[in-house]
Amino acid sequence: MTLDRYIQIDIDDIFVGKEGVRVKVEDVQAMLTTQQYLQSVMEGFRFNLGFSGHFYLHGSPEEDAGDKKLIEYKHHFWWFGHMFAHEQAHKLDLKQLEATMQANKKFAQDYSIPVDQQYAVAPHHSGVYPVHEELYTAWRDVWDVKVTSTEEYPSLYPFWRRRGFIHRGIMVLPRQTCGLFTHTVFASDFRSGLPDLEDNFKGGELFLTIVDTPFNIFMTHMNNYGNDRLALYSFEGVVKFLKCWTNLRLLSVPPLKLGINYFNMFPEEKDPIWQNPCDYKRHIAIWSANKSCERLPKFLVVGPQKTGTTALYSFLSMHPAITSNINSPTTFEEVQFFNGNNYYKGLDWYMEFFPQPSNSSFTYLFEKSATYFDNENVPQRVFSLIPKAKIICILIDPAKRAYSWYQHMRAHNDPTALNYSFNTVLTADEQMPRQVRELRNRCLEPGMYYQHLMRWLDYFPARQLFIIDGEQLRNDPIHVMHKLQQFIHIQPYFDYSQHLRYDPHKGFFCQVLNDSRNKCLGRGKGRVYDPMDEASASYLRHFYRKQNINLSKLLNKLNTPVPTWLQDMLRDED
Ligand SMILES: Nc1ncnc2c1ncn2[C@@H]1O[C@H](COP(=O)(O)OS(=O)(=O)O)[C@@H](OP(=O)(O)O)[C@H]1O
Repeated sequence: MTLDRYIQIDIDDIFVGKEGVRVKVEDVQAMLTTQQYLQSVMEGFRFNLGFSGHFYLHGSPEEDAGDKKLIEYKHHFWWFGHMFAHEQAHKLDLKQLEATMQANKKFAQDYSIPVDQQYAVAPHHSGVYPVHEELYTAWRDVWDVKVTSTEEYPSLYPFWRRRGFIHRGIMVLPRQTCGLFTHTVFASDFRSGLPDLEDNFKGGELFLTIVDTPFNIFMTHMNNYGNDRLALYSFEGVVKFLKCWTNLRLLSVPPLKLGINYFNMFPEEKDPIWQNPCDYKRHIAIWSANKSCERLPKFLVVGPQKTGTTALYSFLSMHPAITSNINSPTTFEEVQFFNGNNYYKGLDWYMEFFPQPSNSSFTYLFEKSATYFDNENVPQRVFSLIPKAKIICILIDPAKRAYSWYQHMRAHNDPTALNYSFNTVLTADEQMPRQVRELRNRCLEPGMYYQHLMRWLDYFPARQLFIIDGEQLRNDPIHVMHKLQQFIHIQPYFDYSQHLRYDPHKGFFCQVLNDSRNKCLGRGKGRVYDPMDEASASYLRHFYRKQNINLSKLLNKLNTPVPTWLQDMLRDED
């Protein structure tokens, strides 16, 4: 691990404290003295002051002189907006947020405070994580914020697991506590007193935090700098202790540079992993009161593509207790949140696709996105957000699936599928054009069922996974829907034998509308095309051999019936 240790010290709640515990002129002088010492160790170091202009000059005459001193020395510090009246962001809508930020901005302009670090912190961290999208919008529009910090991602404890992420261009950095809070005003307020405060920096928690953490953003409050000046004592103390007992290099850079350096060191953290805000008490408390975690699916149909997922989706939607997502204008019935770029749009975006259930124990929300099954990131993302969700996938002969995808692309006038035969696509080597290789991969990869299932099982217990034989879904959907209802323990039981019947014209089961009419899936499902050529069939048999053997072993282990198509395939091999 690097010996570099970046340190940023935020002082939140500038001007906010109650009369009697605010900073005075001498405290501000002491801040500068300590800052000079810290600069001698960390070139360029400045305290980072988060102000709420509404409370300026709200103390005793001595404290008001302290406020004025801070303004007089404004060019010695970095400054950031902390909401005009110290409002919690998650309680405000966009208009209110912009209004309070504008008021704070006007205050900064009136007193010529240099707020130019593109950094901000929300009071109580609220709205940063779990994300209140309106806060991110207002920060961008009013302050052009590019970097912030929170202790809450993924959760407060354990502190060493805190990470960063980037959302909508704003770098969210992990923030550390130093043991000081708004109420730690005198040494006697710190745990059991002065000896504990000293232990904290002489080898205790504060010292160890810096030893363990390459990027430290400490939260302190204005009150910690007045009164017993605990923050000055602690930080001067810890820096001296680190200089004496370690060979760490202590560094300070402006917040924006800190963010850039952070993600250069931890690029894998850039992508957020959204969690359910209702799984953590602290997170619910700083999440919008207007939002509800009930707008999340109880089960997912994850694909893969071309296995009958649309048929299953339409059958499920017929059930009186099951409600699907609202259609997307771009991807129709599939939301495709957990894979691709939609994930970066955040949780609010996803929840908008689900109605607020009137009775959440009666309503089963679900979504099907056939692209989830084989995407590397999806199982982890789903587990993180909805760990109790049931996962449903459909398997057909992977060779048939590959061919169906190729035919799907031809039907969509994909020039590659139109210009190259199925066999040429399957056998395309690295000399072939990129588009042909990409089509080959989309034909072949989702069918590597064993490999993809194992990834789901890395996160989800087997009891949450339901594997449907796609041939059975096609030929006997009534039985499949019966089993599926048992699996998700849904009430009331819906008797599909009254609502599905075989349509000889379509060649598939369809929804019964009345005695003489059925509602079938459109022309894009159940296409008519030439049978697969023998060379491709043989290539695919060989290609999927190992995967299929492993799949049958896995299904046996999971006590899941091995589909007839797989049994036949393995018997032919013998
Ligand atoms: N009841 C019913 N009606 C119509 N089609 C049915 C049905 N049951 C299964 N199938 C098979 O579903 C195949 C399409 O699969 P998907 O819906 O998963 O395709 S997609 O990924 O959403 O494009 C589709 O593939 P093709 O035959 O290649 O068109 C069908 O074989």
